[in-house]
Amino acid sequence: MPVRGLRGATTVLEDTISEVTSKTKELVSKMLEVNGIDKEQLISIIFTATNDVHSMFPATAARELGLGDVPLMCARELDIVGATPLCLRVLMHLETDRGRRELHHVYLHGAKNLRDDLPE
Ligand SMILES: C=C(O[C@@H]1C=C(C(=O)O)C=C[C@H]1O)C(=O)O
Repeated sequence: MPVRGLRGATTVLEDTISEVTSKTKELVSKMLEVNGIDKEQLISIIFTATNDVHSMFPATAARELGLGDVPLMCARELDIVGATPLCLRVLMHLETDRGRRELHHVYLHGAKNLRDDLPE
């Protein structure tokens, strides 16, 4: 089966464990839900956080969704002047028969304005 990449991003209101947990779970759940993805299709997930996020690893929150056997990785986003603050990003790799254009990338909260060049 072909491997595709799926993007998502959200912002958190503040750098706290409860905010990072709830926003990470919301984003990952929505990415799976709107694309009808079963966890078995997942190959790996990379999370990034802007450098104003210190309270926890988004991967820890994602594991609470039952993704314990999916390889996860967290990294720092580039610290670009003027970039959206308190932002969590996700790049999911999955097996799917769907074409690239059939996948719906998910941008929530303050990250909604990040990209308008990708199909929703
Ligand atoms: C602008 C964004 O963020 C940055 C730019 C990206 C891009 O140009 O594809 C992807 C991730 C980030 O490094 C975004 O998340 O859309």
